[in-house]
Amino acid sequence: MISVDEALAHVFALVTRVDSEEVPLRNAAGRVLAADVVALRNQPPFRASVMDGYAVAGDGPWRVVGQAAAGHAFAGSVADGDAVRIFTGGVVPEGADRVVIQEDVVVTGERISLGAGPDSERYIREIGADFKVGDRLAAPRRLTPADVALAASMNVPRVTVARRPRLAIIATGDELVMPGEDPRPDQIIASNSFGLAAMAEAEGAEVRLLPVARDTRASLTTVFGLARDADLVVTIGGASVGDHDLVGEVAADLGMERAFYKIAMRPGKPLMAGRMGQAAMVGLPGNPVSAMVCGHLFLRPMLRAMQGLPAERLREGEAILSAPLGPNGPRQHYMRACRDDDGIRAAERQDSSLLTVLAGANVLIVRPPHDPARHVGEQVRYINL
Ligand SMILES: Nc1nc2c(c(=O)[nH]1)N[C@H]1C(S)=C(S)[C@@H](COP(=O)(O)OP(=O)(O)OC[C@H]3O[C@@H](n4cnc5c(N)ncnc54)[C@H](O)[C@@H]3O)O[C@H]1N2
Ligand code: MOO
Repeated sequence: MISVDEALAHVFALVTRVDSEEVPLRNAAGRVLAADVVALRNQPPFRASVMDGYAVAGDGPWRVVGQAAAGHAFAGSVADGDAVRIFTGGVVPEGADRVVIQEDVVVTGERISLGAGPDSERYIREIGADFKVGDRLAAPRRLTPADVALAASMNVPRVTVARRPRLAIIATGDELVMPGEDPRPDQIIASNSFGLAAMAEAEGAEVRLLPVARDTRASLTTVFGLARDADLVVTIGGASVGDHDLVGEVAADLGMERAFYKIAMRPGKPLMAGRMGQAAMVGLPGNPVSAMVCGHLFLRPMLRAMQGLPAERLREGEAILSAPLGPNGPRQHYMRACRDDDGIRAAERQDSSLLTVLAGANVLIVRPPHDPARHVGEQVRYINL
């Protein structure tokens, strides 16, 4: 069995970067930028007033010679002793050296003077204070709402992003029916495909849930055939050593070049990965928590790398235990746990079938192989879910 880090290196080697496409800004959030966004203008493009008040030249008192509201610049410049009534976002006229807020001003007809205790701020945003022509929002990065606002402000209506990686998900097993169907007493509901699809979509993938493959070579072969246009094919279940665990064999018959099978991790031991034609293939174990944990550890980083983000594992944090942990065995253990102000505490039940426990967890504690028992107050590493 290989380590999690070795397995990650293998899956990154299987990844091919997807090409790029242009999308309107409205559809850009969450996508990975593939070409720098370059500012087409300065922001602000003029000296802008920060406040409502008067743009003044020289020392007061001043004579009000005009008005500058946002979008309605005052035509002309001002000389010493002049003031222009100005509003937030208005263009500060040439010649004005500051804006006096209206709360500090005493108005007498067309004349204004400073009241008691005026504040000394200038209240002018200089040209390009936010960004200048040619400034860049550099690729690659996953576009946040703030990034989208910035690109809009740069007057860039379309951006170049990585195409969404196409992910085909194949659930396998005679016991599976879809949510909402009427299961026989010996059947269960296919849950993993839904969880993994949601996870992959949050990473920017375009996901297809293929029909459930039955535990026969013919059915698996047919469903693999439906995955031909995918960049990444993910199977769920049938990865272990039982008589009905056919995924590895059928994939091999279809030309899958296996990179590895079995990892020293828990849950998720019977994971496999390889290359199938143009696509990377990952065979996830069927236990729901195993499939989801492997999704976090391998599929999410793979999807990121496919879109041009750095090939790296999920970030780990460190936190203090608020409940003790027993010694770990020979496999790296990803324990479902809750982190709060008191620290981090592993769930009591760590069976890899328990979706209630996974849904109640907000982190996975990362236990290295053979990690000794840990006391309250000791630090452990964790991954956010
Ligand atoms: N003799 C051994 N038995 C098992 C070993 C082993 O090393 N030796 N490994 C165990 C481990 S660890 C895991 S994990 C599982 C993985 O098994 P498979 O990948 O072959 O998965 P299945 O047998 O098909 O299913 C396991 C379990 O999960 C349920 N399942 C499957 N697909 C779904 C789905 N899409 N949605 C919800 N639940 C699903 C399935 O009904 C089974 O209950 O093998 C152990 N056995
Ligand atoms: O590795 Mo299995 O995924 O422990 O249940």
